[in-house]
Amino acid sequence: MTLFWHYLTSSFLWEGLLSAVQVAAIAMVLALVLGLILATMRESKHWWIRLPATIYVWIMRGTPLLLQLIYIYNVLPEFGITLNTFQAAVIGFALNEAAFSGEIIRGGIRSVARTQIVAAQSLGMSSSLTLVRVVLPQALRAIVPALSNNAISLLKSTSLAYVIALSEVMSRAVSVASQNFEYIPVLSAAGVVYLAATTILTGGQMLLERKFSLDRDTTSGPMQRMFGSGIRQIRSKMRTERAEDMATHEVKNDAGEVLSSNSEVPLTKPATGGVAEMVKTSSKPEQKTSGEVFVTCRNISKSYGPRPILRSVDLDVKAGEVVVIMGPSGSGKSTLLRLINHLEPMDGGEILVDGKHVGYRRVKGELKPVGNLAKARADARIGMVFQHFNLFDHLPVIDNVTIAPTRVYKENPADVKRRAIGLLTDVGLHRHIDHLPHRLSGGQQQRVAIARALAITPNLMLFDEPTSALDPELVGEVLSVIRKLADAGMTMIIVTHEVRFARDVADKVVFMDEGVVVEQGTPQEVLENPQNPRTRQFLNMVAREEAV
Ligand SMILES: Nc1ncnc2c1ncn2[C@@H]1O[C@H](COP(=O)(O)OP(=O)(O)OP(=O)(O)O)[C@@H](O)[C@H]1O
Repeated sequence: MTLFWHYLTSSFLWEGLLSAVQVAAIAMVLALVLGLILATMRESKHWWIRLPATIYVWIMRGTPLLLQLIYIYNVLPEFGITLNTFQAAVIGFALNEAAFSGEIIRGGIRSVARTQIVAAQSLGMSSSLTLVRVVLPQALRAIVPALSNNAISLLKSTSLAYVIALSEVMSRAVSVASQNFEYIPVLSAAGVVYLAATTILTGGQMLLERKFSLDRDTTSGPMQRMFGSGIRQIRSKMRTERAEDMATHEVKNDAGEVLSSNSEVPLTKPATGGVAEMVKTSSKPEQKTSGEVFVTCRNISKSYGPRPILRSVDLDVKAGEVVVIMGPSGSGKSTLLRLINHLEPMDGGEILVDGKHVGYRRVKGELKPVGNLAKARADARIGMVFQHFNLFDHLPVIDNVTIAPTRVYKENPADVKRRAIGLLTDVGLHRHIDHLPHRLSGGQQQRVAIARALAITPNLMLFDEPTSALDPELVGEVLSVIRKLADAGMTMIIVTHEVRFARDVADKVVFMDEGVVVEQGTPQEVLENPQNPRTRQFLNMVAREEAV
């Protein structure tokens, strides 16, 4: 025991730990950078990018680390590259660890729902912005425990660096023990030294896991988390009051009358506050009054594999018009919406929004995809709302709404925040600005999604079955927000099966079946007096379901 304490308190083991930690820390940082590159290469859709990364991972994971260290330290000098023990250890461990970390990162990226990426694309976010702001923060929840495991394992593996004469904890302990044969006390002391270092890493892992947890408290700052619920309650009240102040300020009209209430229920009054302001600044009033065509779809075709999904679809939407698309499941309604803002490429035909192609340019009479698709989407300013909301799960409500205006359009953050609070107030959610999406009801989440789409000051809004994932009692609150947008003059294409809503709000109803537009006209024409038997059959079915 005395010997154990003697070795544990002597500096030679702790000095050894210092070099082990230095090697492990630098190697881990390099490995993470290289691992991220490998992970993105392995997820590329081009085989010639995937192949080198796949071969690298295959070789580095399949050969012993000891052998790799020896090659780097002893064989590289033959090619004129001479490294000292520290450099050789850092590079050897980093190259080996990158193969493992890359696969862990790749697993994390794959664990993020594809719908999150589609939502980011619809907001005009570039691939790199989506990776950094949407995918990686969510992937980290899955990645952190596995990467921490690897970091700890890497720190302990530094003992292997004895083969290239790196003087770290274990090599020092073994060399002392081989002189005095006190193996157990010396090696036990070395074990405790490693345990101390790995305990610190485990603590770091716990902090990171808390930071990326969806159960974290986003309504409080670091001081509150430390000093408990008293401060939390005071701060929460202050924040809510501040949001209410800003919100009330936002929704006054020119005459100073308050147009918005602070209640949870969204306003049903027409064209007031943030939403009305947004429509006024985003849409083009001269177009609206002139009834000019704003969206043109001509002869659109799209197939998935051999299966045709859309066949010769024609559709015109005038500025300020509300077009409702209906039709049985699988008829291609959502696909048509995704083609309009180029979330998917089309196979044939032409779509113009405000007179421009989204993500295509005409070269010698032919439409060619543009290189920077994200910019094309951002320039088109088409807001999209999805059936399953697709909110960014890791971001509080306010950040969901502000992320695109600040990161994509580089607007002033203070102005964006004010506008976001105005919009959230108008959809009845200013009390929830600090909450994570999963704490809200489906109806509330969908209203956040509408505010998020409106925050980019869209010229056109696309709604893909915005109420079909909601319980019946929540449908009304979402429809009333959409109705308010219609009253304010927003140009909208809405895929929905809500017949009563379509009758009230739509200027035009389009009925699709098996990838073709079967019938279109005013709500009276299509819903009250359908000409096509398929439309009649579908409307009867919906009516029967509503009656049930
Ligand atoms: N990425 C894809 N790959 C292969 N097939 C797809 C893909 N996306 C959609 N489809 C198929 O295309 C068809 C049309 O899908 P779409 O979502 O446009 O229909 P929809 O009319 O919106 O139906 P629903 O009302 O059920 O959402 C469906 O049969 C669907 O399975």
